[in-house]
Amino acid sequence: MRWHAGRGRVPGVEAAGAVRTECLVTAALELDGVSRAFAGRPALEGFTLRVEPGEVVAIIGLNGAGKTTAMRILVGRLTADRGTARVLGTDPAHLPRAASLRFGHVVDTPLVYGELTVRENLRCAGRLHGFSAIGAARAAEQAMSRFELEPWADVRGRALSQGNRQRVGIAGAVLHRPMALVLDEPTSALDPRGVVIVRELVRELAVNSCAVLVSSHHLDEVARIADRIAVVHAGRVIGSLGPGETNLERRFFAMALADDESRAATGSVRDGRP
Ligand SMILES: Nc1ncnc2c1ncn2[C@@H]1O[C@H](COP(=O)(O)OP(=O)(O)OP(=O)(O)O)[C@@H](O)[C@H]1O
Repeated sequence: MRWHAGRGRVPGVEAAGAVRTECLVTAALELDGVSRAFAGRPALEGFTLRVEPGEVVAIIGLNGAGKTTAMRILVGRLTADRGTARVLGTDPAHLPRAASLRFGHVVDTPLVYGELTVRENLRCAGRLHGFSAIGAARAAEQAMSRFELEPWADVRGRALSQGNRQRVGIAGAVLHRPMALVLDEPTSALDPRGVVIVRELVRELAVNSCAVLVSSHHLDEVARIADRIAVVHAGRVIGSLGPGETNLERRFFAMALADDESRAATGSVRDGRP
């Protein structure tokens, strides 16, 4: 069953043996006019972004632009002060089990238990994503192979290098083949081989109708992975760039500068911004 943009059916997690469910969706991942402040200081102001099934959208922005805050709202870790967040058509703060079984994310620290080995961590992730014990064991072996983690299969999470922890975290977030995926700077600690593994995996998931939102500071990497690049600045999406465009870096800075100038002209520059 394919997953269609617009109102349509959401496929079940067959590998997990879950019952197929139907629900109405508008976009796989959606933030609509979302605002959020911390101690009165705005982090997001009217942040709007949609990711359709089969689409990979990258968000780029300067430090403090609001990328992680937007992702935290999408994964239900923060609530919006205003506006709407939707994941697979539902409120991420109250995600029903059927939707959570189709959702994967790594935002902030990868979920890797220090006391468990890599194999145990991945089996645990499989169980959390609805697999039977046998299914989780099989999925863990496949994930270790895919992420080239076999040499560390019996190493405890606390003894892993930062890059291998990131591999385990991402492997655990995708081993159930999600239909919506949120990854915050997924390649920040990865070696070149790990970067390729994540890139190929993201593209493969998208081919199978998964909607992927990924943040990064590396324009070169983003250009290779994304269908669309959303530029985040001062808590909003201020425009988009095509991954095939030339001079991405120069265009990114030009957009941010133009936004600053326009906000300064209208007196709406964010309070307290450096
Ligand atoms: N828990 C919090 N308490 C107070 N302020 C916060 C909190 N989380 C984020 N902020 C503020 O919100 C703004 C946006 O932060 P956010 O982490 O979303 O930016 P970012 O684009 O992900 O930055 P970076 O590229 O540095 O990771 C910043 O000014 C940050 O200081």
